[in-house]
Amino acid sequence: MIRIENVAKDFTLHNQGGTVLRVMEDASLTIAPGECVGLIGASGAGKSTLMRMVWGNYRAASGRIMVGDTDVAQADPRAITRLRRGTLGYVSQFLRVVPRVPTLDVVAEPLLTLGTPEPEAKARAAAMLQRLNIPQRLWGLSPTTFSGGEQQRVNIARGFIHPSPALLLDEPTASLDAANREQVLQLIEEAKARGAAILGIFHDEAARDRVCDRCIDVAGFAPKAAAA
Ligand SMILES: Nc1ncnc2c1ncn2[C@@H]1O[C@H](COP(=O)(O)OP(=O)(O)OP(=O)(O)O)[C@@H](O)[C@H]1O
Repeated sequence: MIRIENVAKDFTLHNQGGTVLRVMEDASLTIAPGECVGLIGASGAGKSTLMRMVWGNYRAASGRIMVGDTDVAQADPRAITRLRRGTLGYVSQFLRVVPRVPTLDVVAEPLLTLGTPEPEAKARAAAMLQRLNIPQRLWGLSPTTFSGGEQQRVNIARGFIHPSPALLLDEPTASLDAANREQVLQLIEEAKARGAAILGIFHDEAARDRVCDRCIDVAGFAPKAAAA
């Protein structure tokens, strides 16, 4: 479902004389439907960079990143938007929302965009918010003033509301209490059971051991010259 082939990544530091920094080379990795792969490696090794390339925010210097039938490394912005709408989900660490949009609408939005009737989308959003213990009195408010953990749970609710066949998870259990962490781990297990291919970064080792089928150390994708 997700196939990364011979991907390289350079950063051009425009404010430092245009220095080109190669941070990754020959990265290859395949994630099958129903499989969860954890990215590990030291800080700065390139875990977030690889995730951002799969998501389409960072452009690969070369190689292919197939998500379903789309090569994210080559796709134009409209194709990437389409991919994100139906096929590729992303739970980032931080919630980014339009101010003044109520929480229930924030969570229902991915379904509404796909054409789900509003009553059904809102009912599913409500069920998800309930599951993640967001009190009903908060559903009509914008999540911008919520606590860090509440915002993270709104983000998770939004990320899991549509059963995307491919999913990226960036520290999905960070800053959650035990009960909510358990809900998130169950959501991940359910996504795997329905056949989602998942790529994640988990600093929570117990969570990683429970949901990941295998781990890949991105140190193996370091440029050869730098590694020598
Ligand atoms: N936008 C950017 N511009 C320039 N260099 C960048 C940029 N993003 C990442 N890098 C560099 O790429 C390398 C990999 O960074 P990345 O954030 O992917 O590491 P990481 O493994 O996710 O680290 P951490 O565990 O600390 O989050 C680092 O050397 C970093 O400085």
